[in-house]
Amino acid sequence: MVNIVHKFGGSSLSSAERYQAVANIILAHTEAGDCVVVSAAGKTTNTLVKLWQSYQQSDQQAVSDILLQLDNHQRTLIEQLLSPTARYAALNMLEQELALIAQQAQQQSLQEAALLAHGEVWSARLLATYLQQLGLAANDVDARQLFTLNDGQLLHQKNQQACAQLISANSINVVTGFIAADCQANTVTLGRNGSDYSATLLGSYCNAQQVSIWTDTQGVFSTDPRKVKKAIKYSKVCRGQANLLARLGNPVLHAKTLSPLKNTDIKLVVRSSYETEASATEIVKEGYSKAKRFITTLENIDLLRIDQLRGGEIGELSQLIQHSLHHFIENGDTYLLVPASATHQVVSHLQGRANIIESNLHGCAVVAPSNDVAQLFEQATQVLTEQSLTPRFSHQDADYILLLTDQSIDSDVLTLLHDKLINKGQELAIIVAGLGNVGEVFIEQLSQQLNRLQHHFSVKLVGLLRSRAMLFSPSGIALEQWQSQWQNEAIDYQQDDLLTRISELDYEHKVVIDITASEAFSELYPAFVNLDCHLISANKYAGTANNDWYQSLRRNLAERNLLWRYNTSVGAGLPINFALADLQNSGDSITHIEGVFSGTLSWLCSSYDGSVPFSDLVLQAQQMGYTEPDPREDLSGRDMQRKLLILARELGLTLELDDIALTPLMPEQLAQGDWQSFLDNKQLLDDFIAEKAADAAKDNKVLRYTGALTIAEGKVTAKVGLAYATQGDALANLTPGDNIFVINSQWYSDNALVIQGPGAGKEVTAAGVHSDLYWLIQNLK
Ligand SMILES: Nc1ncnc2c1ncn2[C@@H]1O[C@H](COP(=O)(O)OP(=O)(O)O)[C@@H](O)[C@H]1O
Ligand SMILES: N[C@@H](CC(=O)OP(=O)(O)O)C(=O)O
Repeated sequence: MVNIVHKFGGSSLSSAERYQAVANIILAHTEAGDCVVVSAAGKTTNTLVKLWQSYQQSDQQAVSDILLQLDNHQRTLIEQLLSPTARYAALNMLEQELALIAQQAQQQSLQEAALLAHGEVWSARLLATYLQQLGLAANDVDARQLFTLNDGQLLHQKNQQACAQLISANSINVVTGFIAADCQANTVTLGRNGSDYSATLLGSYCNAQQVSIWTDTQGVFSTDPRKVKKAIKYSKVCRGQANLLARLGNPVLHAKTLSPLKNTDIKLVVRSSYETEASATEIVKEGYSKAKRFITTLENIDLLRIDQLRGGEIGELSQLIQHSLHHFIENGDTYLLVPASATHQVVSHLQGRANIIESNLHGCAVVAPSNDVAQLFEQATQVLTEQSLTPRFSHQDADYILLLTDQSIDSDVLTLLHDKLINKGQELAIIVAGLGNVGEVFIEQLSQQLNRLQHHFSVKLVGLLRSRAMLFSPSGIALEQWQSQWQNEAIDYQQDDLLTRISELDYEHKVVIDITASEAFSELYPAFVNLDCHLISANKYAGTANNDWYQSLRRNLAERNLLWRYNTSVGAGLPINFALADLQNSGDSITHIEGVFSGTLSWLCSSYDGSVPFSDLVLQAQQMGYTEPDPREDLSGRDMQRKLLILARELGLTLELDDIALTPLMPEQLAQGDWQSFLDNKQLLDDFIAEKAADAAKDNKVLRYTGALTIAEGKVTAKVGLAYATQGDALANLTPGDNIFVINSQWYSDNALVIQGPGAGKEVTAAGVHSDLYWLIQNLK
């Protein structure tokens, strides 16, 4: 039984390495009986089209040059992929086929469709042989045996039977995309880009559960992600909008792709063969996802007005020119957008009923929810006019607009259009993990913040997580009643449940706000990034994880245009990360950061004057809830070590935690054993501190526990431990409990820049998380 039909386009088969990557995907994602539909490798079909054109122009020289080019390309792939025996047979076959093409060209008997079909035949044969070489049961299937058309109409019953007979249940079926046969067994093609259609056809004939279109982008975006960096990947797109985009010439899906799926439950996904871990776009039935906004560009098209267009004629024309066609009605007249290269064919086919209104135009179409269309029409026209691209022709339809211009829409203009048109009306889904003191205050503050944020974005809280239970409501949790909703609806969850819920969210943007102190939760960050979530962390673990993991997370975030804020992981709400980023962005270079980054240690050191034993202060702090449950966690200095590492990485340094020297604020013996043994030996701590304080006092200094990072002549030193602060200095004057950051830089060399204030506390920390959220939203706009 066919479970999944996979389709790999030319972009996924552009080199031997890509074939290998595709084989790995097949190894991981297919079972015996599944189908793999392939297109011609890279741009082979374009080359074959050029060959056909040269043949028609009787340009013998060009024909042989192109044949040589094809030979080289295929030969390289075969030589790089196949073992000597298989290689010999494959090269032999290729040689014979190319010789036949050359002979037919000479004898003037070349057939266009049969010529173009070679690209797909070569891909299927090579991939199947390569898979066999890897030990997989695989066979290549020529789709001309599967799909028959009569007068352009598919013979469904016959095709279904052919699929039942020829698709093997015991091996991987590598099927040629793009091609079919007519009743006389002549080759016909399904139109440029038509392998997507082959895949869904096969899926419907074989009753598959899913069709996966693997391509070179991660799914369907708001616009071409190669042209606009901030293009948004949509997790769900309705069939209607996908179809419209395809008809408007967008290459990500072929225009007929969706038709075989009508009245079926076959799932259709578009995903990346380059980044297999990345989340995909699912093309869902109408009503299963909200309508989105898209911009697609058009190049080199002519606008034709057609008199008396007959039913089915568009299908015939697109079959004739091998290209999708879009038509619309404006003021009662029917217009057709035709690739300029095919206008001649269309005009002659329509025998006097086609009038060329405008030629060689470019432009764009904006697909959008119908309520937005009128407003978008005005905005798009304005942007284009401001860019001196006043539309030559425009059309406003129920669910899209069309603007045709003289010059093409380059990346810069497309980015402008995208900024102005697409980034409005978007929604941000918030998932908050950690509902302790800070988490609860964050949610309380969120209801007030929401009004302010709504001016920029529609923001919804959709998920709340504790370590074992979660409340998930894709349409939004009512902030005023979250606690009662939690009581009634929170459910136990495993990691996979959480990831599935996030993957199903139908929002343009998602952010996971981690207010936990859990290392295990931070380990999920790469999975969140694969699901296109932005991150906000108060949690310090990800920022201080080993450098390889950390750098790979950063890379993945950057590749997906995702943002990560973690200001509250150091100094709670104090704007230390902002300040460091700002200084560096303005050209300054930081030479030294020193300070107290722990509210607990700040309170202990600043409160100590020798009148009360230090251990009493520790117990007092514990009772007031200032310390970790076991205060030795604070006294160990590890928390400050982590914070200093986060600051160091903020400066672009690639330190590891162990590169920061650490001396705890207690004698070594006290770190061992349970809490009772600490209490039994607390005198050791008191003696240790008293001795250090006396030592400091000799020079009129006081005890502080500090972190310090120095960059001098390219050398970095970092340490956390006891320091003696000179009376009157900022560090010595610290209000108990406050954090302080003393920053020296090129510009702040003699007189340091000092940031000081409460470095802990639920209100300020929650407010700091809000500041990160606000920053995120500003940057998404
Ligand atoms: N909205 C969009 N979303 C995704 N890709 C798009 C979009 N608009 C244009 N593209 C382009 O479509 C290309 C994928 O189509 P195509 O090259 O035909 O793939 P394949 O060879 O896999 O069939 C991408 O490389 C991308 O540049
Ligand atoms: N090879 C054909 C069919 C196709 O679908 O290709 P791709 O999957 O690379 O868009 C073409 O280039 O039109």
